[in-house]
Amino acid sequence: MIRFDEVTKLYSRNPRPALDAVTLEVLKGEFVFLVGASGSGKSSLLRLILKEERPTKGKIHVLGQDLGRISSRKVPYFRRNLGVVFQDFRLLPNKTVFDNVAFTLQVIGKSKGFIQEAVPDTLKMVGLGSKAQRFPHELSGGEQQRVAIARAVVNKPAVLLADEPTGNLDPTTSAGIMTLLERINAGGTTVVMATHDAGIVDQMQRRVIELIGGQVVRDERRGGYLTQTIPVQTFGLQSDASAQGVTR
Ligand SMILES: Nc1ncnc2c1ncn2[C@@H]1O[C@H](COP(=O)(O)OP(=O)(O)OP(=O)(O)O)[C@@H](O)[C@H]1O
Repeated sequence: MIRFDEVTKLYSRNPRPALDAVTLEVLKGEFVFLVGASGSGKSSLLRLILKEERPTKGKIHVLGQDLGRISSRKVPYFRRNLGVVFQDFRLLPNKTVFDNVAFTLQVIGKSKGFIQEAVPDTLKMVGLGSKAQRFPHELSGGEQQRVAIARAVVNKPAVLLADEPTGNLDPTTSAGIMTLLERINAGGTTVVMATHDAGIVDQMQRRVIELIGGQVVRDERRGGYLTQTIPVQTFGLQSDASAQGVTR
């Protein structure tokens, strides 16, 4: 589904790479947490998958396509296979719940008939069947995130990318969002989620990829938020992490 080969990302005016020779592979149907301190490169990694940024070095394949070979003209078509959810929901404030979800489908030219069926089905799936005519400001944060998730998955993407989707939500609401993401994953969608939420990562025990300073320092099949091999008091210091022999 997703492959990074020795990917380095340098931004202009930032001397340190945001990602530094990252190699990883995410398989179809996996649920992957991306963890790491603020600035460790999680969002950059997601933006590279979306082809919102280009790698400075290295190669990225997503859904069997070499991103370096997709022309700018074809990028919108490529992105139809990817759903994205953000911490701040990013809903259109002047559109109803229904229209927020329908909008993406209209943009890509889906028929009215398709939209009239797919949108209510997806809203029901995220638990908002009865709130289709509300506006975003008439919803709680958790409900707004459910709308954003409905919008991201209504076209049945192969991959769902989530950048701190529970960052603005309380623990109970976050748990509901995670149940929903798990359900979407169980339906076959590959999920990659960047998060700072230790409780969620510890509880779900899924694959965990940890970044420190743009480098992958841990890739565990079933892991928690903190690596078991680094004592907590040295966690986050790259030199100490290397000295402790962190699993790569
Ligand atoms: N557009 C940009 N231009 C210059 N530097 C950038 C840009 N975007 C990110 N960076 C830098 O790249 C590094 C990685 O940032 P990134 O946003 O990927 O980290 P992150 O792990 O997602 O952080 P957070 O958890 O705070 O969202 C940081 O040093 C950041 O300052």
